[in-house]
Amino acid sequence: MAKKNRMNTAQRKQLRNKENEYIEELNKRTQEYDPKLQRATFFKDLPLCRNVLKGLSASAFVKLTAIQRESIPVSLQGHDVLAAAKTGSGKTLAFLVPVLEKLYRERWTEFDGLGALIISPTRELAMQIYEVLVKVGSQCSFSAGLVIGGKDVKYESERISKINILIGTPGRILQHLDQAVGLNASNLQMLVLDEADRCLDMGFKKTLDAIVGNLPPMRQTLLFSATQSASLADLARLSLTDYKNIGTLETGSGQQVGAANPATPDTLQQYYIDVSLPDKLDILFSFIKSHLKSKMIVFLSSGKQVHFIYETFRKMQPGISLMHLHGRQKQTARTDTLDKFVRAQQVCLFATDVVARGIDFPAVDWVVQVDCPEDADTYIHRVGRSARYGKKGKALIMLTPQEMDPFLSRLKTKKIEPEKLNIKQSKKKSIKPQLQSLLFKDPELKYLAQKAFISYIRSIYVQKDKEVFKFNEIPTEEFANSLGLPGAPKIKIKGMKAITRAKELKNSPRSLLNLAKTNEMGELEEESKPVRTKYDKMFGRKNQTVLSEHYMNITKHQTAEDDEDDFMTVKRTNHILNEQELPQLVVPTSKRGQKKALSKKASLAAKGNPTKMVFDDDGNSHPVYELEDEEDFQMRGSAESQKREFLKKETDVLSKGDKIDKQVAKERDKKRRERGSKHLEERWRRTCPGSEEPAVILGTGDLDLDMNAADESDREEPARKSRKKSNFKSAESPEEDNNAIEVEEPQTLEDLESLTARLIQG
Ligand SMILES: Nc1ncnc2c1ncn2[C@@H]1O[C@H](COP(=O)(O)OP(=O)(O)OP(=O)(O)O)[C@@H](O)[C@H]1O
Repeated sequence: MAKKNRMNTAQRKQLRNKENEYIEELNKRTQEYDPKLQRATFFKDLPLCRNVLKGLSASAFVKLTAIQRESIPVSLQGHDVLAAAKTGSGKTLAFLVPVLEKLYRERWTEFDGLGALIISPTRELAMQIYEVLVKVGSQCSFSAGLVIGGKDVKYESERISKINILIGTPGRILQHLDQAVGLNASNLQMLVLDEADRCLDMGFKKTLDAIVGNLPPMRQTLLFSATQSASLADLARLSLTDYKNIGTLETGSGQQVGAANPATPDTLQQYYIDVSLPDKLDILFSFIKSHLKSKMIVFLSSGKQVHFIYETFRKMQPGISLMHLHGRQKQTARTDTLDKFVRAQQVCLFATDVVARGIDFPAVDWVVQVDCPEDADTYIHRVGRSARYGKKGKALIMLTPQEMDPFLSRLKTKKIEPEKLNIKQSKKKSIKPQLQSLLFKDPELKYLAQKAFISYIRSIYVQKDKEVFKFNEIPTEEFANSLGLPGAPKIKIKGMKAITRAKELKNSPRSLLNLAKTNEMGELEEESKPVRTKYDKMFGRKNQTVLSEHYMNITKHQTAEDDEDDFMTVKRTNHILNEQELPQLVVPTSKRGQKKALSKKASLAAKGNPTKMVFDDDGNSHPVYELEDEEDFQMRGSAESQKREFLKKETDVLSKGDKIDKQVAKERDKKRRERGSKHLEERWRRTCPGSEEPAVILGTGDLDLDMNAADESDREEPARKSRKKSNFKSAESPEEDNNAIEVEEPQTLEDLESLTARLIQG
């Protein structure tokens, strides 16, 4: 059978000829294609091979977007391309389709090695491109690989030699090009740089130059971005030859617009609010609480702020599922969060710019920028996470009075004019007391708050645009208070001599003037009289474990997270612990020492073997087992009869106890059930006055009660409809309800958490 199916040489030759003819014809159609005359609407109108067309239609990509219509034919004709198109307009396919076509037309096989290299600035974006490639290229026979760091280089190196299309981040790609025996780029046909200007912003210029230096000059190069900058033009000059500039700014739905139009989609509603820095967290918390049914991304300027806000808001339970994502998390956690965020419908993700560009999140309702982005381009990329591919979306940016005018004018140069939103005073609620109390109870949270404070100050200091970011005008004390801190942490700034050279500090608030008191090394002088706050006293009262662990944290600063604080650190002169107030203890200074000291096993071993004693009614101690006088024992009967008697007595005691236990458990269950239904009824009455009974109850916040409620509901028919009418009041649109709003059936655990949290909140 197998023999029958096998082709002979002649047949194989015939097939190859046929395929060559097909490719020749494709190439001819491609060269004859004139984008101006033949304005294709569908992918099938373009000169694409059948396998790519099949892959596209299997992934439901049928109609072209404008950037695809404009750039694919030009790329197919072999030109270098510099393309800019709005966020969410379909740039990924605009370069993946030509990559697949090119390799197909070159009849690329696994033995030809690396044929195309796609570089992306972030791991998340690289993974996303890889996923799209795997879908669209499903009918092609190329191998594809992803190298993004966070994985074992050796593992990657061993597999890399057989890869035809490699996607990765700049650093990791260069690492492989430099050291991998297997990676040979000498045959490379195509280089793609996605979010090329972001690669440059992130300081990858040298890495990119080094990568390009490793590649053959005869390759084709495509640069894609949603924004065009001067540095991008420089890169284009260096790495592209005789390139076509495709600068269409278009909407995701494929409608083309002129260059005079803004770089953001028309379907995106953009707003700004004028808010002082110390009020930002109050506003953010209120915003989240009034948009519980939304999917939103909240952008902050550093991972430490993300971490702090995530941890504290989580404790304050705004009523929606919260997530956080920043570059210092482990890759597995980042991937996991992204995956959950993509699938959830009602969720709030706190993030840094690690997800600002390129990541395709479906159906994001709101992008909230708590911290002002470094420039208008970053603004465009951040808001571009919403309103993708012609869908609707909203964006809100919080601007401080110092940032407002200059930043709005930066946006105006890009034809972006967000609308001003006023904050309803009735909706504003201060969360400072809650934050203060959280920080008071938990030294770790206080530590996070200090780090968040410093990283914010640092982020302002390092900004290039000094008209927007006025370091000297930061209300440091009020800002620290708004994070729940008793005062602004003292900070040590290295290399800040320029600041001490007065002019800039002339009008600075007192706290910032302290920064001027630096020594020749640029460090702040020690404070002579440290002020002890109530928090410091609290540290003194903490037990040994908490103290030693926390003490390690605040004194050592050796964690990976702290690397970036090299030039600004908490100067804890005001947190010196008074030795007399501390319990007698030795805090081990090495990690191993600390571990050993806390080890139960080690301390038990040090005490020797214990002896168990019992106490009689008079309070005298005896060993547990004492031998009785033999004569006394024999007087009470034979050993066998005594044993039987003993067993009977103990069995009676046990069975009596058993009966009592059962009775007690029964009564407790009864009471719990009563308490459970009373609690639910009460909450229901509170939430929906006047209505009869709830349609959806997912939890009460009390595990015991939940268990009872679940027991009861288990007996009922499970909900079948995807949408249910509920009489819960909508936090988003209180006026709409008529006592009835739609409740989406939760799709993921996060949705379920959000819904449950909302119900708990009432
Ligand atoms: N031709 C098409 N038909 C249908 N959907 C498409 C098409 N092209 C792209 N999309 C969808 O549009 C969304 C945005 O596409 P993509 O991520 O490529 O945008 P982008 O221009 O790269 O955005 P950004 O600048 O933010 O990276 C994706 O969900 C993608 O699946």
